[in-house]
This record gives sequence, C-alpha cells and structure tokens, in this order.
Amino acid sequence: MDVHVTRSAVEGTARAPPSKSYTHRALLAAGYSDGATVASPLVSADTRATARAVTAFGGSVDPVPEEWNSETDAVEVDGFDGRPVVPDDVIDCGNSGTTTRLVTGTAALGDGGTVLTGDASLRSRPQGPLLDALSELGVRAESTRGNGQAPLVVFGPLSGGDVAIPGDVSSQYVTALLMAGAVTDDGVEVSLTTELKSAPYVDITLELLADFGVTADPVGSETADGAAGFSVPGGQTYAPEDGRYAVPGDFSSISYLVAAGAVAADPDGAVRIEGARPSAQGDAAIVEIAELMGAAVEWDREAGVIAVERSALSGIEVDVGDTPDLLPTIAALGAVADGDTRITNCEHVRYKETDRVSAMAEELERLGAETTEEPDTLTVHGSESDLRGATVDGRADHRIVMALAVAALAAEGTTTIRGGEHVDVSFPTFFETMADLGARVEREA
Ligand SMILES: O=C(O)C1=C[C@@H](OP(=O)(O)O)[C@@H](O)[C@H](O)C1
Ligand SMILES: C=C(OP(=O)(O)O)C(=O)O
Repeated sequence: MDVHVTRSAVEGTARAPPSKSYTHRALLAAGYSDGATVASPLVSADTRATARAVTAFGGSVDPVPEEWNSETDAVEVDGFDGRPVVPDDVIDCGNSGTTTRLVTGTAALGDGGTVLTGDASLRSRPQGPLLDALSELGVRAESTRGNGQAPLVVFGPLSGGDVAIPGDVSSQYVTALLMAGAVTDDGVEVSLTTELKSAPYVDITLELLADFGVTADPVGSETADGAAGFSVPGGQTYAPEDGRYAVPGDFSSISYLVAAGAVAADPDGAVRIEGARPSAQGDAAIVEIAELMGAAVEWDREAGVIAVERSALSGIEVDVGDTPDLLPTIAALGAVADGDTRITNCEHVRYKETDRVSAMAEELERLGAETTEEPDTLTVHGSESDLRGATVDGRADHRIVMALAVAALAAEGTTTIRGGEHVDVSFPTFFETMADLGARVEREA
C-alpha cells in the first residue's frame, strides 16, 4: 500500500500503543503458566504470531488471535504449564524475530520435533548462535538449509545446563534461554562470549519474569561491557500476581510520535503522548535524545505523559548499542536537524527486518539528505531545507515506514511511502494516529 504524506504540522494528544516486547513475553509466559490474563496487549501481526505459537504448544488463547481487534483489551491464556506438546504443524512466525527466538526456546522443551519458519525477511535473519547454544545443551537444533537461518528444526527435550553464547548478534537468544530455562529440570546458566547488545531487552525479560514469579539474575563479575551472563534456576512455575499481567506502553512506537512533534509540531501547539509510564524499555532514551537535539520535551513520568514542542534541532552523536530500534527514528530526526547526526555502535541494526542502516541511508538520500554509511556508524548530514518529497521504499519494514513518515512531515511537498501496510507489525494504527494529530496522510486502497 502506498501512503502519501504531505508536509504538515501536528498537534494534539495521541495514545502510545502497548509494548510489543512485553506483549510477546507476557503471552509466552502465560503459555508457560497454567493460565493467566494478559491485559492491554498489543494487537499486531507479530504478537498474533506468538499467540498462535502458544496455541501450537497446547495452550489456548481467548479470543483467538484471528479475532483480536481494537476492542481487545485482555487475552485469557490457558497455558501448557511448562510442558509444551509437540506441535501438529509447522509454526509460522511471520515477520517476527522475537517470536522465532523465544519460541525456539519453547520448542527445545518439547519431547519431539518442532519446525519454525516465517516470511522472507525472517528467513534471512541470524539464528545460528541460538541453534549452537541449544546443541551445546544436548538439543538437536538445526537450520534446514544449514545456513543458520529459518526454517529451523528443533528436537527436545532440554533438561538445562551451562552454555556460552555471543551477545552481539541478538539479545533475544538470552531471553529465549532464560524463559525456557525456568521450566527445565536443571535450570540454565548463560555466559556471554561477547558484549551484550540490546541489553535493556534482557532487563525487560528479567522484569517480566519477576512479575510472573520467576527468578533469573545476572551472574559473574560485571565488566565494563555489562553482565558476564545470566542464570535461571529450573523447576519454576510461571504465575503472575492475581493471575493477571498488564502490558505497559511501547517506547519504540512512542519514538515516532516524539520525533513527529520535534520536527513538525504546530508552532502554537504541542504533541502530547499518553501511556508513557517508565518501564525497563531502553527506548525511553528517545526523550533524552530529542532533548539533546534541541527539542522542547517534558516527560511527566508519574502521569505517563510526554509533551513535545517543535524547536530548531541540531545533530548529535548517539550510541544505539542498547537501543537498536531507535536508529530509524534518530536518522529521521538527523535529516531534519542542522549538522551531523552520528549514530554509532549500530552493526546489530543490520540484522533486523531489513538492514536498517543501509535502508535509512538510502531512503533519506532519496528525500535529499546526505548520509555516510560505515559498518558500525551511520552519519546523517542534516538540513531541513534540503528535504524534498519523493517516492521512498519502506523496505517491508514497519520501522523504516514510520521513520520515513516522520521525515516526510518536514520535507517540501509530498512523499510517497511504499509498503505502508507493514506498520501492522508493531503500530497498526500509526497512520490514523498521525492523521488525528493533523498530519496530511492519504492511504491508497
Ligand atoms: O527482545 C525484544 O523484544 C527485542 C529485542 C531487540 O532485538 P535484538 O536483541 O535482536 O537486538 C529489538 O531490536 C527487537 O525489536 C525486540
Ligand atoms: C527488530 C524488531 O522486532 P523483531 O526482532 O521481533 O522482528 C523490531 O520490532 O524492530
């Protein structure tokens, strides 16, 4: 679907969608339990994939994922109580890396084989380190093509043990091992052989596990690079207090609303974002990043409200080691800001739905921005007056689509974004939300 975004001002109040990361974990944790309610879940393509996987392993989900809609304010999960059955069919993880990695851990617990696959993007993403770790733990875990990518075949059961894994490809491997490790007989201890990137996502996991009554902790002496590893005792039971877990707002999604306010808030108004209570999400750093670039941002943490006014932005240097999903947003802000925005420590951002470093460099160039791409750094040489509407490719990647829509608000004329429908992965109401704020958005059927 093509979406046309014309330069326009935004103002008013928007509500942040629920967190994708917490929703995936809560649905799966509820699957590992003997039953729990997930309140205010994110209803999106990726979270449906995790819910379907829970069903494939013998849980049930009410309403069924196909019936989720904007009215779905809670999902009742009847879990498989730590003992996943062998699925009747292949598990389709769609476009979702989180589903693939976390569910590979679940598959390892089964007393038989599970096949996992997904769309073309998903089938090009790295799974090798997780397969190697599971193999080291005695599970047969293979890529059908022998290239470390899905389709994957996993034959359990996993009883636990100690395992070493690199930390610089995906933190989701650690999350997968911890979530599954809690219901093994012996528990799992993961030691990191390289620095952990995306580390706040493991914090999200530890926070959620604690909320489900599951103990897991960092282990080893903390180095300058962070924790040396993580450990989860086995034989644990997943059970949230009062049988219910409520999902907080999503700061990766909030980043587009903050950026929209920073580049295009009406001079007499502001963009207010509700549903922004603090949690373990590293992507809350967008508030500080926008401020450092010169935006007028106020965050009332207790009320969970962020207000952003437009001001002149200037380029800064940002390390996205902890916050890979912010790269497209920061790049879009950098295109509007004056001077250079250097986004460093971003090699792992190349392993996402698409290579987001190249994608943003190339697509912002189409809008008139100059960029310099290095393996681990993206520099955007920004200048709002250079930005001109053009046809850009969303690369079938929700975050590229949304970041380009933000840049388009500040680009002269109209920008056409190809593949606008991919926002359904994490923020299905993104374009309605932007239109409600006054953005000139036209979607082709
Ligand atoms: O665990 C999670 O919920 C996520 C972890 C991050 O991935 P990596 O750990 O692969 O960097 C992030 O990019 C992704 O959007 C969600
Ligand atoms: C990379 C992302 O998600 P996943 O790894 O689950 O595909 C994302 O949402 O930006």
